[in-house]
Amino acid sequence: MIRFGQGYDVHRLVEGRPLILGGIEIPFEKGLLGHSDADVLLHTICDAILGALALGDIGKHFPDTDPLYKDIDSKKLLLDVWSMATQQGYRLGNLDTTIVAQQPKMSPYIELIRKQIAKLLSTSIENINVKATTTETLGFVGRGEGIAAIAVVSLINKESNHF
Ligand SMILES: Nc1ccn([C@@H]2O[C@H](COP(=O)(O)O)[C@@H](O)[C@H]2O)c(=O)n1
Ligand SMILES: C[C@@]1(CO)OP(=O)(O)OP(=O)(O)OC[C@H]1O
Repeated sequence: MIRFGQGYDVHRLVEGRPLILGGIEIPFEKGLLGHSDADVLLHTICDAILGALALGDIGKHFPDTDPLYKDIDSKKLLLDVWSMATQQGYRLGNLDTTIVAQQPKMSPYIELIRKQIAKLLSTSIENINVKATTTETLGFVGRGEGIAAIAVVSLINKESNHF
């Protein structure tokens, strides 16, 4: 059996925080605000996987009112979510993501981020795609107020002999 999930998340850009995207610290004058390390890309991947499993969303599993998750490294959240998938007998088909950011320029970091995500999901880098786009200066992203991320994932049940 194959299942699909999608995720979308947004975090506000503020001064005095590191910018962490896909588990990688990106040099920039601002960082994302959140209860956790605010890694918007890993959050949207968590949501896509939870979506494919019909298990709700990241806030349901890791509430932003719980001090346990204060400043947590989102790599830990993704590892937890991924274990929910593997425990149900799923492996990754493919993951496609988009970072929506006016700045910084993401292209120098894309391969590093792909590698990091592949490692977290115990899969080959060929199964992971990371894209970036601006909004041509339009809207909250264009004004540099925040960064959004989108993800689509396919999960394949290990019992399936179709793939
Ligand atoms: N934060 C970003 C945004 C975009 N890119 C790269 O630039 C290309 C063109 O972006 P447009 O928004 O003008 O379509 C895009 O395809 C990315 O390769 C980037 O590196 N970082
Ligand atoms: C990750 C969690 C938990 O620390 O907090 P945030 O970093 O605020 O992120 P968000 O995407 O708003 O929601 C999920 C949360 O519950």
